Amino acid sequence: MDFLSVDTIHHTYFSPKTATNALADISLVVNEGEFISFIGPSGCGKTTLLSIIAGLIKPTEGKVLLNGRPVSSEKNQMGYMLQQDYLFPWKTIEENILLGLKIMDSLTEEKKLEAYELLEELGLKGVGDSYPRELSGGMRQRVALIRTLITEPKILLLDEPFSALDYQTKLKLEDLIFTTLKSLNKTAVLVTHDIGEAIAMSDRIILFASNPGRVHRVFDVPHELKGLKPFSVRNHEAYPPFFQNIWKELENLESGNP
Ligand SMILES: Nc1ncnc2c1ncn2[C@@H]1O[C@H](COP(=O)(O)OP(=O)(O)OP(=O)(O)O)[C@@H](O)[C@H]1O
Repeated sequence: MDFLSVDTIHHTYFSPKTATNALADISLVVNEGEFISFIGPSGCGKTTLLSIIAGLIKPTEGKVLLNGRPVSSEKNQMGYMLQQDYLFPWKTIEENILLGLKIMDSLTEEKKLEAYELLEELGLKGVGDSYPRELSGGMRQRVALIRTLITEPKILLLDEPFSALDYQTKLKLEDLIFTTLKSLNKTAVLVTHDIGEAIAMSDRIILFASNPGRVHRVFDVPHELKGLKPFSVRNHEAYPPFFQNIWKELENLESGNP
């Protein structure tokens, strides 16, 4: 059985005066433990599809199945990580991380211990009693990742989680998050505008075309690059030609010349 199956999704946003055909005929399968990225021109429907996968938007047509069952935003199947960390400024880092579990009434001593282990693994030892304002942007994004992972989602949905960070922090965080997700065999879907980031993190890259949003091409990341840490991917000889390949396709799409 397919792990995650996106089956013939069409989505139109209706407003009193207009109808925006955001997605047309999207089908794809994501395997357990796989990391895929969505790239494409602005407005091609990447975030809409991510929200449909999360069960936050009901598509006009089609369905999303997880292990053969319709996805639900309520069963804690999906973990979301966004550009902004959305940590509560008046709560400590520990309280922020454990809030979701507390709300779901599933906070245990083991989970508290796990939170502290993850803080240590992600280089944040000793910040449990600090407040978000005392941490850098990169540190806060790592806390946001821990807050997402601690609820044990089946799939992580990452909507441009590095785009607000400076370049150096972003590269370091890509490495750290990649290693953490691989060690936990997590399935992840990343939306990004950065082709390099998509190559460095993913097993497969889905390039979307717009008006309406649809799958234009699927790129398998070359096997020499798979499993390497993102920083090493960018320095591998197979990286530049693969980057060029995707870049050219994207440029053609943006110039309306597919
Ligand atoms: N709530 C909404 N109501 C109406 N139209 C919407 C809504 N959200 C998105 N759209 C439209 O649907 C299309 C797809 O938008 P979406 O945000 O999913 O694209 P995107 O690829 O994520 O864009 P970007 O790369 O700029 O973030 C766009 O034409 C957008 O204007």
